[in-house]
Amino acid sequence: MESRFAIVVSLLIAVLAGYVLFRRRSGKKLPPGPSFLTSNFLLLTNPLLEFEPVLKNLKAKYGPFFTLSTFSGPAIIIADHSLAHKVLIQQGAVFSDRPKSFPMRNISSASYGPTWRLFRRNLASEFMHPSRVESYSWARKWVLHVYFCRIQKEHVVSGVKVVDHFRYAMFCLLVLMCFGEKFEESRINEIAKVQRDMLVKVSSGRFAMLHMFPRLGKILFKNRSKEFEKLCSDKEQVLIPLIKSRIEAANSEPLNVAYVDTLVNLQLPEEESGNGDGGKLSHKDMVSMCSEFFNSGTDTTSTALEWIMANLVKYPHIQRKLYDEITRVVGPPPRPSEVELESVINEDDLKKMPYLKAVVLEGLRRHPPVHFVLPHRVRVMKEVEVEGYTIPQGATINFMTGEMGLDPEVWDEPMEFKPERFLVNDGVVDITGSKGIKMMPIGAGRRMCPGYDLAMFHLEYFVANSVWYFDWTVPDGGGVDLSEEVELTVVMKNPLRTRVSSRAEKRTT
Ligand code: HEM
Repeated sequence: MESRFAIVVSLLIAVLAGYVLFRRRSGKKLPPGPSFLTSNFLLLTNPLLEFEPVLKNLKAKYGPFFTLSTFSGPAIIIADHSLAHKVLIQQGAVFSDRPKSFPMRNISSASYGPTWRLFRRNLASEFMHPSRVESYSWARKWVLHVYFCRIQKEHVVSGVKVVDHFRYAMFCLLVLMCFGEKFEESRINEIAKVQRDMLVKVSSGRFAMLHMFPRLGKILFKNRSKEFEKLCSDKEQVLIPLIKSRIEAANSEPLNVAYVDTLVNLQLPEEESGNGDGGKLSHKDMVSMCSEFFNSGTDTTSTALEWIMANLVKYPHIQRKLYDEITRVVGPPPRPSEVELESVINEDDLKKMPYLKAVVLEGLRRHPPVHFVLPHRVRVMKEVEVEGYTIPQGATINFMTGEMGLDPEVWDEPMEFKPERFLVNDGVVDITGSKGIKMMPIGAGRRMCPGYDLAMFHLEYFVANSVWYFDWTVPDGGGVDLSEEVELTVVMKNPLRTRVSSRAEKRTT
């Protein structure tokens, strides 16, 4: 009932807003696209998570630069890499704002300005400084040990379904970096559950109306509004006690610097500091920041890891080449039980493995965990001209990043998994887009993913150690199916099932 009501109200608003926009926009040349009614019809009849095929059809019809005229304003879509470079790098300051969303404080939803800069600098330069990341090497080793135990315990003829273990490992690691201490499994699962419950509902678009029209939405969609509040409160009930206890512990003893510690010291810019806490973040703000830290860094990284390992299972010659590179640098593999000792491939070893880096980059190109960036918004108070078209003030912009990495104009045999394409002469490949965009799995420009270095490092660390310790093979009667499905990220439709056998034990038998 509520959803039918939502559709009727949305249609009415669409028609009304369409009329207003039409009047306002007359004489302006937007990039081409479907009519106002068609755009809104497409939006209302296709679930948000299944919208990519619709956009692919529109791209085929209108080209790689088109407009959807939605009731909340024009949404511009760009699927061309050189245009993405013009917009995100050459005119970065103009296109780096975000549309208004739920009233919460974090990096990804902050408007382009001093607060965003403060939060982002804190994460990227302060918390993720290489020396800080290095100080967590004990944590990575512990998580690797937990992950090895889990995959070895799950001895199934049809193979281990590894993605659950990847997800758990990444979650453990980020929870540890966030709060600075190890938690038991039940606590980690509890945090994962409140995070996931919220994320699943938000990304399905269930609360979209609430954040587009906060006041009206609260009245018209009472049940959804209550549901949203309940999810927020569940999350706060789990995270606030952990934040408080971390703050107390950090006051009394010197520990590893955790993400929460860096948040405590932040001083909000003057225009934002009127929250009664003297410009400090409240506990609720910290929940939002920690939540973002988990949401951005766990599913993305574990999904990428699954795709990379799937290709290594599917193409044993690539796995073999990688294994050879690894043993050239660190010698023959130890037994999995030795992971608790010193026997892990560490940060310095990883730097000597160019083929490993190429495998990870090829994984991100061929199977980017997300096929769009977060919506951007034109920041300036007036419209902008791009390629002879007008992009009006306040328009949202997104990029078909999944398409860009597979463009046959840019990539030779784009559907093939060929890590060698990333082995360039000086061994350095820039995927940040500053010199030119060929793919953008992590975005590009000012809003580019600030966790990129950490994500790359975690991917290299887990891929290298997994392949060093274990031989990854297709179970009897099994196979590797690379079909995709959209969940929170773009995952394997048929999750990877693989046999993992200790290489050291194989050598001695
Ligand atoms: C393979 C792993 C990852 C992928 C593929 C990925 C991808 C992305 C993408 C596509 C964006 C949107 C960029 C834009 O809007 O233009 C983004 C933003 C962001 N990512 Fe990541 N990410 C990954 C890992 C991480 C990690 C490990 C963290 C932190 C722990 C993180 C934190 C963030 C944050 C805070 C933003 C918002 C940036 C802003 O608005 O300024 N990400 N990421």
